[in-house]
Amino acid sequence: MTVRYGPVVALCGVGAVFERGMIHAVVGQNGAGKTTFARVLAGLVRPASGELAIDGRSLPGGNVNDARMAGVELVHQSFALPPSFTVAEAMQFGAAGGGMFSRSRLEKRWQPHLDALDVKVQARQRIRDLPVETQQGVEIARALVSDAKLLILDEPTAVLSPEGAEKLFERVRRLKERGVTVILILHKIREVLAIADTVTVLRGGRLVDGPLACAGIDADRLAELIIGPAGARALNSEDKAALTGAAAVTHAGQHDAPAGATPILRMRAVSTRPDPEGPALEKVDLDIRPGEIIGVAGVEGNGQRTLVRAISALADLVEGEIAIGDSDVTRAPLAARRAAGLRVIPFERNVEGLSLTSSLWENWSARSLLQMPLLSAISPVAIRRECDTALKQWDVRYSEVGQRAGSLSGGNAQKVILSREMDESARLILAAQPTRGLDIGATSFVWESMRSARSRGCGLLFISSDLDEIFDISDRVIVMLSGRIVAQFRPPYDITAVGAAMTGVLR
Ligand SMILES: Nc1ncnc2c1ncn2[C@@H]1O[C@H](COP(=O)(O)OP(=O)(O)OP(=O)(O)O)[C@@H](O)[C@H]1O
Repeated sequence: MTVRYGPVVALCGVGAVFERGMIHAVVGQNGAGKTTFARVLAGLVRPASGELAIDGRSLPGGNVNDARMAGVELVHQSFALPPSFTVAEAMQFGAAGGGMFSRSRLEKRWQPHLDALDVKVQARQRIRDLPVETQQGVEIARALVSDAKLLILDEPTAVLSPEGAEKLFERVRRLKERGVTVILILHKIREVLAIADTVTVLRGGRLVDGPLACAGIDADRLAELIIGPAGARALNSEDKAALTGAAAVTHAGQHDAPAGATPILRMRAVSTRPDPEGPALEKVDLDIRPGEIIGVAGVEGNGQRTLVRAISALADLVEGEIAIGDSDVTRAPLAARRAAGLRVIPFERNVEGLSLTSSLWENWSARSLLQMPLLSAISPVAIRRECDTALKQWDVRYSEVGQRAGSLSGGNAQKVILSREMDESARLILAAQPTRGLDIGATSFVWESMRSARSRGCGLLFISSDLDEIFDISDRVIVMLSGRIVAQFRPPYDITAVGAAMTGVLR
């Protein structure tokens, strides 16, 4: 199979055979061609050349209806359910053969289907009111409405907490028992080894190897196949353990921030109103010193988003004070906070972080627009050049800085935000899930960039649901529960104690 997008060759002569009734993982670096591969199978992209057969039947390719008739369903990387729909309406939307149904008939029609797949939801609930795991469950249920034989999930765990990922895997195992063949696009090696029967590795649009039986491959070997032997050698042992899940990460080497310096962030008794994105903050006290990385651990939905929003002037404060360096910014707008050195890598990169219809250089230059007086001179030529240099430094795969951000692969889009927000003038970086959706090479590059920002004297707040990476790079770890900071830890970290604090078990 070969696929081209204009001058870009996204897949080049890739051939593979996937056995029926198994769980197959497809892995590879950002831009390796994984999504393109999934889109070819689902008939969304017509290959320039190649052959495709499903269940022994040859398909011409490039036709969604043909693929669906053959039993192929794809659940996309970013969900496509309309937020204002009820679950029943969303399910009906995916079903073949329309017809007019009353709301209650729709609900009666779809509730048993949802129950049978163990998606814990009422068919009358609105999509926008559901937690992300449940939305994904509905997406999968919808994909299975038409009795799919081959279900493809494109990076299904990128939006999930570890608990959510475990639930998804349970669901996938049950589908396998029912005879459905599943192809999962994944980044995390430990997830591949936990769920898949086989793994196939793509790099730069080519097949590196696979499908290989997961039973016969270990984490180190898989890392090497994904990033190449040189990339794997360049990883230090704690990073490698955090990337592959091969050993417990406790963070042996302690790094102490210079004592006595004015904190770069000081929050005193900050409480907010309940926020659309999570519980209200309750009397949060937090200091981040220059040269310090504070990891935020916590089950998702315990105020991590509100914390980021409060520091970025988006949440409504009821009481308390926030200072960045020497400036009291409690009532200052985001622009003033950015001018004081605040940078934000937001949770939802496609919604808050990038304008997908704007060019790369426009997205990249948004930071100067956000920080400089409106009428200061901006030279597009200079910005394009700077943007080009910054994106190359981050190894973003793109053709030219004028291309739309929406045409980048998911991981490359994330890198555009990182290159913009982790610049030399940053003094306080809020990094919310900065490695989600990134391949293991890019992930270790983000960790290195965070460490080098720290050695430049930056303070960093690092939010992740992956405890291995939190332990690997944080100098201190705080735990959030119901909008409060309930515990604080220093290395070497004790995973049992952190886990207990996250779930509210007092020790
Ligand atoms: N619509 C498009 N127009 C132009 N180029 C595209 C388009 N979609 C993808 N590409 C390019 O094709 C290549 C493969 O992209 P693809 O999305 O398949 O990678 P991926 O392995 O899924 O990456 P990621 O892990 O970052 O999601 C990339 O270089 C990407 O920039």
